[in-house]
Amino acid sequence: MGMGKKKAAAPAPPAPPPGPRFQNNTAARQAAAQQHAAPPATYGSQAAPPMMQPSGGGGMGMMGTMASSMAGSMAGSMIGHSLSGMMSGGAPAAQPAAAQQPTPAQAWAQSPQYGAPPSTVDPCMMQHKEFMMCMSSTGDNLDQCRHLFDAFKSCNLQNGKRNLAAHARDVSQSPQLGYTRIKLLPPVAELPPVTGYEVDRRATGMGSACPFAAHDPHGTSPLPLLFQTEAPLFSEQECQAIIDEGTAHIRGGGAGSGFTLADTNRNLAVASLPLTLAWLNNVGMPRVAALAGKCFGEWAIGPAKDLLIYRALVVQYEYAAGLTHQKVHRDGALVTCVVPLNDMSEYTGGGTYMESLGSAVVLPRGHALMQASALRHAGHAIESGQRWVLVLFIIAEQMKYGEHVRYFKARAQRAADEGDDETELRCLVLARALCDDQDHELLYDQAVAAHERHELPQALALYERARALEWRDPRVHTNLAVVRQQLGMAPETAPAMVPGHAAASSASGHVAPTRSAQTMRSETTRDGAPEAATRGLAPLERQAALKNGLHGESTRDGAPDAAAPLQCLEERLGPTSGTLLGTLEAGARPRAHGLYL
Ligand SMILES: O=C(O)CCC(=O)C(=O)O
Ligand SMILES: [Fe+2]
Repeated sequence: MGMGKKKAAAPAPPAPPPGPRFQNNTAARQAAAQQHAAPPATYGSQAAPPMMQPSGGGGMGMMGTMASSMAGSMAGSMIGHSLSGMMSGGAPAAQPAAAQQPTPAQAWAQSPQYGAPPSTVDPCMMQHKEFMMCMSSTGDNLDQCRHLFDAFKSCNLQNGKRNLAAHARDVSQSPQLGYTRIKLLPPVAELPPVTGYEVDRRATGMGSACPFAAHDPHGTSPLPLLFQTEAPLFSEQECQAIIDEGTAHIRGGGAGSGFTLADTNRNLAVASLPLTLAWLNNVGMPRVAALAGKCFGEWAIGPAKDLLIYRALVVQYEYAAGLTHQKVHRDGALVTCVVPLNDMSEYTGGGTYMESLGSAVVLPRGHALMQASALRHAGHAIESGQRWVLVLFIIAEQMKYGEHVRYFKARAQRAADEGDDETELRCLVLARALCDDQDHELLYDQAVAAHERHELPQALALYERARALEWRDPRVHTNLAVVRQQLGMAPETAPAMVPGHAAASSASGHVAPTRSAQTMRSETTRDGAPEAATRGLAPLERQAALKNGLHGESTRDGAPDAAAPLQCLEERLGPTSGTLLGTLEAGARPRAHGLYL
């Protein structure tokens, strides 16, 4: 269930436009459910990045030109400094490579990767342009141009500061909701052993701003972003007590959590379960925080003792009630911990589907799955019975640089809900800049907004770029087909071949043993056939790696992606594109779980 005002549904157009309409449309809901269950299409080669519109004499193209002049180069370096300063937020950036390498914001400001960006790319463009012109015309006389530089700087600052304020609000809300600070961490020796998975870092969509890559922000190697314990973190009794309180709460007609994605499962806020809350504060969270520290390390998530619960949920899936899953999403936190509360024998299917693995991780009761919240994942559909999980959305007291991306995104989503297109665009563009344009959801959101305004060529270019970044998101394919139809283009019978995260990582080449069927299940296609290629990377013996402070070399699980069969769009989405477009609605913007409460 999304919070915040929803945009009014658009009047029915001749061809379905995109927009946040899944919630109100049964056919579209079914499509969404199928999309969740459907595997990603696998494509083979690279699509050309979209040509961005020229900026009409301003924007970064102009910045590039001017920065190469004597006047511009001085102004350019001041601007880079201004942008990176505004985003650091006083938090220790601790990114050694950043000294030689440009920050993401600088890189964006200085070298547009996809040709001249649209005039909308720089939300502070006017201020920037005026400053550059002043510097150029005064022979770099900063005194004369200082007021313009200050205006430019404060435009950027305002944007970054609001994220810091939002983070400070999240930190202060945590105790208001009843989550207390950690008093004492258990010794690491008391924690269960942990297995880690190395995941293609692009799956975070955070680019070089990814806090989990702070030691190597511009590297390309996979990162250990996903962990599972090999023994229970919580006992059977602890798990059962949570289920019992949750069951009583549901029977008593207790309200749900108010969280997003609650229409396909039951979400209860732990804050509304007093016994669970007290246990979590005193016992559960200290254990989880110590585990997070062991998995990710202080350098990535800060001191374990300073981790906070942003929100905590008890989630129930009940097959008989049609509450079977959560669709693919990112969580609105830094790290997420999911603990299955009931026995695996009580349901079939289920588990946490990790898009970057192409599989669901199904863990025994009380075991913990710890992941970077930015990894796209889902509550994999159960096929019978009930599944209960405890979900903790965890933030660090000190906001990490990369967190600007999700705060901008949250602001963009709120603005979209309120119909404030200008703010939405500004925040999306800033988020795109900060993550080196690596988050396909941002491009998709921007494309949907353009699509809604009937700016079809721009929407097409943005969808194509989104697809080039992440071909596994069916909404992008759907909307791309819609916009192509609206532009009078032929359906893509031989779809553009695009690279995927895993396809690129297949170059690393090692083939690893397959995970046991008990703990890893493959995502299935609509008709139930197992997915052709599993893109999981094999688990590492994280304990040893953590002890040595090393991230071991990754191995791969399953067949190389290059060998996966090519699936065309029609194969994925239906037999004829004509029928398809008549029945499928374009998808809503993705919503991070935990952003709207
Ligand atoms: O059910 C699961 O394993 C995942 C739950 C989840 O992703 C969430 O609640 O945000
Ligand atoms: Fe989630």
